[in-house]
Amino acid sequence: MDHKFFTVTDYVIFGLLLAASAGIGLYHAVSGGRQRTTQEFLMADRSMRCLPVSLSLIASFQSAVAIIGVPAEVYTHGTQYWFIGCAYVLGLLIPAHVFIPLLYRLHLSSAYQYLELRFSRAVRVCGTLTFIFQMVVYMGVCVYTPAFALNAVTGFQLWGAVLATGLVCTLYTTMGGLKAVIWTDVFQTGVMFAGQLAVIVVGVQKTGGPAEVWRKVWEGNRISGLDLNPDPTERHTFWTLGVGGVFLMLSLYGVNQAQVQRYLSSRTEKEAIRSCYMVFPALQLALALSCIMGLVMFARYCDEDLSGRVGGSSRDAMVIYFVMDMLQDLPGLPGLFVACLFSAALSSISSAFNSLATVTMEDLIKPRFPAMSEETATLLSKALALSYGLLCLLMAYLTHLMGDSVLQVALKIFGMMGGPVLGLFCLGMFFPWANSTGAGAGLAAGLAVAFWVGIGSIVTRSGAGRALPVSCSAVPPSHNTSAVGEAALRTQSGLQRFYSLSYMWYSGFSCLSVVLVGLAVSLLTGPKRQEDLEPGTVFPLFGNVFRFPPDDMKFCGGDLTQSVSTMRFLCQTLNQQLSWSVRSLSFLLPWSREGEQESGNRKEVVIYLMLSSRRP
Ligand SMILES: O=C(O)CCCC[C@@H]1SC[C@@H]2NC(=O)N[C@@H]21
Ligand code: NA
Repeated sequence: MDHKFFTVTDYVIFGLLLAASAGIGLYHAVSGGRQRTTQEFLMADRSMRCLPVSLSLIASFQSAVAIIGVPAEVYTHGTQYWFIGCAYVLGLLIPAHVFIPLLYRLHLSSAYQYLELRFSRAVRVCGTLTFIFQMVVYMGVCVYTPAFALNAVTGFQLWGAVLATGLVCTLYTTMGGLKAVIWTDVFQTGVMFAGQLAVIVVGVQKTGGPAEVWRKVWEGNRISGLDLNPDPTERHTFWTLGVGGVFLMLSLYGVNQAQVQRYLSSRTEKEAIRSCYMVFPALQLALALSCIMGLVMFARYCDEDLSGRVGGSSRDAMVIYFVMDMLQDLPGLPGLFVACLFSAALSSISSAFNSLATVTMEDLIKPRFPAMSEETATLLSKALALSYGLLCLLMAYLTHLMGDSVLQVALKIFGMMGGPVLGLFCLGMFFPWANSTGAGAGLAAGLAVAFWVGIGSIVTRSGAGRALPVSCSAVPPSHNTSAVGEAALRTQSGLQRFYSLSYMWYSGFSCLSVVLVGLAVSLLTGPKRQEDLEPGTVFPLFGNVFRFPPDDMKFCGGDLTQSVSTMRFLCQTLNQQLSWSVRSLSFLLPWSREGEQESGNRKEVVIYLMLSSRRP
């Protein structure tokens, strides 16, 4: 493989990035309150404005994984992945108008304090531990990706870079707290966009201009149409990305501590909501840049066979080869792209460190040592940030074992652990009668199901998706492969199909499992009563439709009248839900506008009579 080497200029640019990041961290360590309280160290004194918060929100979950993984995905499978952008609409509107208001008004420091207010301390600890596990593994992927990719293609000092990055990151996170993390995120997001833009501009110019690039990607059928295939084992379709992606976004931008901490560090609730809105255009831009980079890469190499030139068949490493091939004779630009990769990684890792230190302090240590002094607590928070930093280097190695493309690994991690935690919050916020036994059982069921399908898919190597042929001329999809595909599907056993479930459904699937099991167990063990509910911990999503069951409602063993009252409660709830949906639908139907009142009532009356006819 012909190595691409770095000039001194490149190392200088990379060094400048690390120096600038460390400088911002140092500045916040010696300015403001000099990070002497946990309120400042962990919550930035709740003084942040929406612009830095929004850029920091993007940086948290836009790492080298997206910068390398998405172009590799588009190069291999086409632009179907771009439809995940549709999930950003609901994926940011719901956090802005459901999760942020509820969590902000509770004036929390950790998102998981909500779980104790709404359920119990045990549920809070389980939620926190799930989050910690998820973020530690994710940090490992974030450290591993740039180091592995650079090492596969260039003579870049692998462990030197990883250690330098890890140390600088730990340094400014430990000294400057959340303020330093947010402001370095702002700087690093800028470098990230600049690096990707440079590669695209140079890449298009070197591949014969935009028209030529478009012709090649069009003929190489890399421009995917709207794939409405409902098969949930199909890796990327509009449904898995546009709908399954909403659950993924909610688990990240709605209830993940790294993001919630940024909302809570905002000056006012309005600023937090505004920062959530500002994330939308920036996320779309980030998605567009990485998808276009994949298309340019395809146009550049579709008439060449790269397998001999890049170690192994890893498409991720190919992205770095492409970048170095484009930028090698422009001194400083390879360094800019390496700085872009490590900026993306640093901003995600530092967010993870800081949020891990916060929840460990707020959810696991402070409740057990309430008498701890402020300076001890702050010192301990810094020690935690350091220890988590070292732990993530260990996790970097484990990532090597997961084999999949790094994008798939990251999305599986979020699905397997983010989904169940999202389910826990939904159970608590939208179903007032859910109790802590139900919540615990729900979380356990959700995690069990998520790990079963996730590990099953890794062990049986299924769900990898079929790579499209790499060639510039239009290759008609050969019929025999589809026939073979159909035959394979027919012979797949139920369990094999379960393991082939698209990883984009992991979040939604595990979230719904938590809610369903949580509701069932809550009803069986005696639903929560209104008077036991902490005010402000329920979001009246369906109005009062899911109001409290009559307290004489019992299941399993209650006498006939009780089960009848149960039926009546369920009928009333169903009826209210139906009438609510009839009413909301009727205003959509223009012709029913004038008749809206009586038609709504008439339908409601019909439903009511139908349901209440069962009344004893
Ligand atoms: O880039 C990463 O570190 C993780 C992969 C992307 C995570 C999800 S995908 C939807 C949302 N958009 C992003 O840019 N990141 C998150
Ligand atoms: Na990042």
